[in-house]
Amino acid sequence: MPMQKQLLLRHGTFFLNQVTRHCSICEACGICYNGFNYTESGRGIDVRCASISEPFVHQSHPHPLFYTTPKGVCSACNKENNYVVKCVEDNCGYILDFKCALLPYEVKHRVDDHFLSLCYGENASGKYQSVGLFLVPEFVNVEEEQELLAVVDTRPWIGLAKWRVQHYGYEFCYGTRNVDTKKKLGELPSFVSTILERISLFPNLGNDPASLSLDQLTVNEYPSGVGLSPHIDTHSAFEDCIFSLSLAGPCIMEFRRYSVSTWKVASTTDAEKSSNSSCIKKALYLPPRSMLLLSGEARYAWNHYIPHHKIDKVKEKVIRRSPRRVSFTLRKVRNHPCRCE
Ligand SMILES: O=C(O)CCC(=O)C(=O)O
Ligand SMILES: [Fe+2]
Repeated sequence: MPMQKQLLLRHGTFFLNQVTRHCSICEACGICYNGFNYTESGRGIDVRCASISEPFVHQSHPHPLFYTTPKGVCSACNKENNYVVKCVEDNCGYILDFKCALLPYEVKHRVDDHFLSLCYGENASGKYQSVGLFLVPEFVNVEEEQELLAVVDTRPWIGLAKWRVQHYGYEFCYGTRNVDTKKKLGELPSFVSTILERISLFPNLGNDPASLSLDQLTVNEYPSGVGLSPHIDTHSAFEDCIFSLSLAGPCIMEFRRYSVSTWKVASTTDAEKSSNSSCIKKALYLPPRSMLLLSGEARYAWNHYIPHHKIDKVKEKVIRRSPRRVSFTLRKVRNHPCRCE
């Protein structure tokens, strides 16, 4: 690696440095790195972002991309970023932020035996999307995750039998699995404003994103080994789209489709569910900082479940839960009768 470098990002000479901190945030891509960086006036760029040169060729786009006027909304993740490469062809408008531009074309993950390929265009319609299930990795960055955890830790937690919760907007009653629409606690707190803004840019939302107006937030804190029984969020309580942001630790979320009446499953007891062995099960790994969207069939016809395990086994691979997982579940309270009742 050269000791000095001119980068696209701005004029000036960048110098190669060894990073002593365990985790530094790259100014260009917002991702945590360690090892080496290039700095200019004290601002650090990781060596991968420093390697971007023009013309930048990416397999997802037929034209070369250039670093032009900073700032733009990335065509891949829909987030606004200061550091982007753009297509300069007339009327094209294709933009990649540095984070998406540098995603590897192929990765190996411990929960799957096969390589996972980066897909785009028509190839990107994954097997879960057809049932209304979407997972967006790195929906928040490490800094934002730490800030969100710090702020909820300054707020009062409500202790339940095995885990702790906070409710905003409306209180969720665990006895009835419902909310009292006449008892609004207030608006959603400002610490979720950025999350709500990003949700409104969420790709693949069937609904008009502006009409989502999410108004209920449940913050769950699960210690290691604690999960959630299989359930379907009450149809009559919440609208179609349910978002869940995972923070601090990962979990495996299992989805179960029982062969008994799926549209009434909300009232099915756990005993009835476990006595009914005929269900299809699918496991999904939720990494920290990822956002899950349950909608349509995934929200109404499949139970979601977090097994009460300290260790999850996926295809013979062992994944240890962290001491704590915090989730932010965002929903819209239903103010009119549910169509399925
Ligand atoms: O913790 C999660 O991600 C899911 C929470 C959930 O399913 C619920 O509160 O109904
Ligand atoms: Fe749920």
